[in-house]
Amino acid sequence: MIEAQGLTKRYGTKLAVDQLSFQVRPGTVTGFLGPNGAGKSTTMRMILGLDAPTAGHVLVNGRPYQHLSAPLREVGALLDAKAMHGGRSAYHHLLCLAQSNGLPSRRVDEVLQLVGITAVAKKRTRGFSLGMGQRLGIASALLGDPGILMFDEPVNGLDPEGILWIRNLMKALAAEGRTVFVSSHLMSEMEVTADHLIVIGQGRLIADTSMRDFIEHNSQAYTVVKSPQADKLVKLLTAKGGQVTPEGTEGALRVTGPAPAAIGDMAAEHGIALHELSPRFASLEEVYMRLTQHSVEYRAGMPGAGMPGAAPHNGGAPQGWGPPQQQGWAPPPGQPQLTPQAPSAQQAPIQRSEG
Ligand SMILES: Nc1ncnc2c1ncn2[C@@H]1O[C@H](COP(=O)(O)OP(=O)(O)OP(=O)(O)O)[C@@H](O)[C@H]1O
Repeated sequence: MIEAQGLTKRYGTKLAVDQLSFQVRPGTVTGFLGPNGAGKSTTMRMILGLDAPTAGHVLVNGRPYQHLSAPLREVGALLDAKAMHGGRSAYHHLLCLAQSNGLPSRRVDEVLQLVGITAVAKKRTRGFSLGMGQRLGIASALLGDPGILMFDEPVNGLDPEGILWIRNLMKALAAEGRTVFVSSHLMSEMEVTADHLIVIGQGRLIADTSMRDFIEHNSQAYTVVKSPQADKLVKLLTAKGGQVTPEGTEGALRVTGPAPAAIGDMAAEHGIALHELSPRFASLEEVYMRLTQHSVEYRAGMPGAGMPGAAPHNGGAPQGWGPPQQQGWAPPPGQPQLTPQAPSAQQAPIQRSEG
């Protein structure tokens, strides 16, 4: 278990982490999300005692990291895959770590095998690809067979097979009852890996909740509809107060407001054929983009367009099927919307719920 209380870090005038309080619990994969510069790495460094908090504290298994008698046996971390001696082989890198932490050398062979780099174990790490370096970093984290694992962007540089492997590894580690805390900017990957989310922006807590609640409570349900008589259907739906926007490039419609059954009934009543009627929630990426849009520090421009990701803010209230609201679900960035949506002010964090 990791417990942060009022955790704060200031670098000169920069408030990198601002009174963060959260718990990372065993038995689940907890995703740590936030835009570039949000304070994720700083938080992870403070957990590992590599940076001292300006205020507040963080405990690992009930104690500050510095007070752990055998840290590698309690916490394994991958923060920077390049942080290794390039002149040493992977085997010797791990052996040094094992010896300095009182771990048996057979453990080196075990973790090399576990991460799949036994064949290159005697090669100097200087020549390692990014993906091989990541695997070696993960091997280092696993070396002490710790109950807590922290990974900062673990899938960086991994090929699809490697990404699948790390996903399954993290799930398996959590299923064994370990605490798994992982940061990533790959939302599609987080969506299928993490059970719980801690989201921060500009150092502050934005959400601490289950993946399911994060998505379901922060996006209005919608329906994807396909019909060869789309024009007629759009007229009927908008006349009934539905909000309709294009969905993808295949002529599908995204309908917000009426529930799928109501859309189907309406189509049947008017003799309109439907080729698809699928209830949907927003993806993690869509919800994340919307909730963090006011916290993005580093934003690239788009040729001939406004700011990217500028979907409107929703206010965070649970939203199911129903009439579109002024602050309701908005189409993903880049898609037209029919109803103007108002941005909201800074909101309170979305707090933990079990799920
Ligand atoms: N040693 C430091 N000295 C000064 N400022 C720092 C230092 N480390 C981090 N910062 C600043 O603190 C803020 C948080 O940085 P941090 O690296 O923790 O963010 P992050 O969420 O991990 O970002 P990314 O997703 O880009 O890795 C940033 O504005 C960063 O520039």
